[in-house]
Amino acid sequence: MSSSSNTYRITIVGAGIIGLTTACTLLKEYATNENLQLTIISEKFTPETTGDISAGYWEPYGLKTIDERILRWAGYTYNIFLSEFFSIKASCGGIMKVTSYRLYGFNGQNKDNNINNTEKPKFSELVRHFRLLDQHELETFDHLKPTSGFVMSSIVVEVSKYLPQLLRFLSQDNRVKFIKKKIHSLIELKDKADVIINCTGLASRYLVGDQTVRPARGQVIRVYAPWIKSAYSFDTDEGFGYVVPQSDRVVLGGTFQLNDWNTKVDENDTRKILRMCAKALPALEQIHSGRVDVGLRPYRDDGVRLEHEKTIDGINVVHCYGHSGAGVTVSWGCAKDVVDIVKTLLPPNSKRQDNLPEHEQLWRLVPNFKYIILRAKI
Ligand SMILES: Cc1cc2nc3c(=O)[nH]c(=O)nc-3n(C[C@H](O)[C@H](O)[C@H](O)COP(=O)(O)OP(=O)(O)OC[C@H]3O[C@@H](n4cnc5c(N)ncnc54)[C@H](O)[C@@H]3O)c2cc1C
Ligand SMILES: O=C([O-])C1=[NH+]CCC1
Repeated sequence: MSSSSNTYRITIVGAGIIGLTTACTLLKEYATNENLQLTIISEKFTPETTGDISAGYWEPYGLKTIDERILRWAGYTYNIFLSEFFSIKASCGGIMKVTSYRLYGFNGQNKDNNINNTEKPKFSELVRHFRLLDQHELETFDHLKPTSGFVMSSIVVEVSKYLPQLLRFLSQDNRVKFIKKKIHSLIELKDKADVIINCTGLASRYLVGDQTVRPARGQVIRVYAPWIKSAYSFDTDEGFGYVVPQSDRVVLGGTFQLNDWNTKVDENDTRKILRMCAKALPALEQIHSGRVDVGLRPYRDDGVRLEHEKTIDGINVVHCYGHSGAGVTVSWGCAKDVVDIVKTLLPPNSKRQDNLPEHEQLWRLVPNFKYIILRAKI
């Protein structure tokens, strides 16, 4: 399979949050493989990926079903982000741990079809400090008096700061090569890679002809509102709204418009987002300016595609796309499963394990995020 006796040529197409977390995980799992040649090909790099404009908020969102895979990936990712928060990475990687409130049935929501959401979301077991708001809290919740809700510690990842950190770590490894280029068919890579990892998000619709992946248009507004230090999300009569603090801006969202390919700002959506969020936090009515971003989430009818495919041309491809509104939330968990598949195709050379220098052996005992931190620090 390899071009020479034991060179492993792996190509990742796509340098979004999915592609780069996969690349970092590969370097960890193939740490002793000096024969690894990792090429990252992408039409766009940060800050032009979908994740860069995302709210970067940890919650499985925009998926038709939240199944065991999603929960496993999201739980694994939460723990990596949380560990990075408690390390130096937080200062430069755009990682925040925030108190997060979900509110149901407060004023402005159509009470007729309001249900009392007392059941816990499936992901409640995965996070720290989750609890349902009690009756006293509901009655005294600021001015809102929601009929039900919960609070938890969530994580916010400012992807436009996080991806540069991952790129910095990757570029320090001489086995990694970057190519800024759009490819039109995986066949272009046939004789250049032993395994191709497809992390092209919505573009998989064209690159691999998957017509089930389609856009879920999202519009968000980044405003200067330094008094907001918690995250809020809520159902309103106009849709699902959220307020997510990042390092120096607050992200107000959002829209979720399936099959809408419009990447231009829609002023009506801007006004709607401000109205929804001001219902939860009236002080936002004072906000009259902000940066409006539009992105197309890679929605897929059957959920995330993460699997190995041997194409008719004999190419080994591992697909990882279709994360909709949860790509940040499940990124590291997906990366781990992708690399586990790659390892079945190209078994890592572990024969050098026993005579690794002390610090390398120590490093192999810690998850890669600490290694990224140490290398980035150095
Ligand atoms: C407004 C908005 C808010 C969001 N908020 C959140 C949130 O709070 N939490 C959360 O978890 N998720 C959120 N998301 C979703 C999240 O952003 C996506 O799920 C995630 O970014 C998808 O990552 P990806 O790497 O698969 O795709 P992308 O980021 O789109 O990256 C795909 C990469 O592939 C490259 N590429 C594509 N085709 C080719 C080709 N033919 N040749 C070469 N390169 C190619 C592109 O240039 C790009 O670099 C949000 C999305 C939007 C739009
Ligand atoms: O895609 C999105 O807009 C979001 N994902 C998680 C919270 C908001």
